[in-house]
Amino acid sequence: MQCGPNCPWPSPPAVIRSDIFALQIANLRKRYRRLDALRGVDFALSEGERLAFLGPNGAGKTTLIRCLAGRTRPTEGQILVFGHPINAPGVRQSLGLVPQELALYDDLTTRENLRAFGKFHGIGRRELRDQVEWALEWTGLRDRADDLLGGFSGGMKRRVNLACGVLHQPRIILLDEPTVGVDPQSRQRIFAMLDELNDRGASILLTTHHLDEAQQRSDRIVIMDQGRVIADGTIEDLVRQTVGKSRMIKMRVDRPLESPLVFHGDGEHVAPRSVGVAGQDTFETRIDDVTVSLGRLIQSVRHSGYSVSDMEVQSPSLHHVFLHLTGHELRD
Ligand SMILES: Nc1ncnc2c1ncn2[C@@H]1O[C@H](COP(=O)(O)OP(=O)(O)OP(=O)(O)O)[C@@H](O)[C@H]1O
Repeated sequence: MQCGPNCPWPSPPAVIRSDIFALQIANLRKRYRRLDALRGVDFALSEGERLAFLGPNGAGKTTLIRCLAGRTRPTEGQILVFGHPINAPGVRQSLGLVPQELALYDDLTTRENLRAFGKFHGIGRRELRDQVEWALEWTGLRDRADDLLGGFSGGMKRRVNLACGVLHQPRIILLDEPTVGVDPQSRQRIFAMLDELNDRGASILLTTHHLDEAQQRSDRIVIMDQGRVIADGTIEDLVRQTVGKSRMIKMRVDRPLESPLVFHGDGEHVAPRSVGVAGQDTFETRIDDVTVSLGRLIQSVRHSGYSVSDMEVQSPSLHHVFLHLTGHELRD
């Protein structure tokens, strides 16, 4: 899936400047009748950055993308694209939208769909021919170029949908749940396609429900809840700001507990707590500071007359951060 020597996309900038903002959003608000879908959203996307937006259903992610793509008008706020107001002439051309719902024609072939979307983007005839050829390579669908889309799998349609949104070579790509409803193999393929555009300098903003996808496929994560940004940073930043040094410990002892253990170790101001269940030889518990409290937990086990047979310290993940911030699972 390499773009190849005849790739019509511009060469990547020699140096991607993380101090140049592709997008700057300030105090973005959107009100639908009596509902505030966005309540003052602020963030910036640097040039060449991959930013993932996470949030429970109804957090405002789609509304945000729609505001950026000009599909809905914000009630208030400012959007700058490479320093220019989004409504200035020609500025929107820098943005490519890949919507969540598939916006394709089932009764047209892959090539015809690509041509139709290229025309919507105002691409000239000669350039469009090159772009369509590129898109067929990029999506890996050259051998299906003349087949009707109606017979395609969900993953194949997603790839065509993606190509239709970026045929005009936008410098910023907005994707609303680009992998919704596709199998893991297709997800990999879609991310490989996005990596290729990112390598050529495109800045990427996507929304996702997949915590692993956000963690592995983005440089930075923004968590939204109820129309607001509630966290923004790299995964390391978010862990530090939320769960910090606390860790989940899974422990197995040499025989079933006669009664729960009393654990004294979680800091001077915290009352002792009981850990584990009578009759079971394994338990899980969260400790505040692994560097201090893990030793104390092991001591508590020994003082109660047991010995540790096995132990696992779970690294904090985006899942722990998300639970800490929102108090619920992503799919709630
Ligand atoms: N056109 C609309 N008219 C009225 N309310 C709307 C409209 N679009 C969205 N909303 C409401 O705005 C809020 C935010 O919705 P939005 O679709 O942006 O959330 P989301 O984070 O994308 O959710 P999901 O993960 O389910 O896609 C929700 O309460 C939704 O019901």
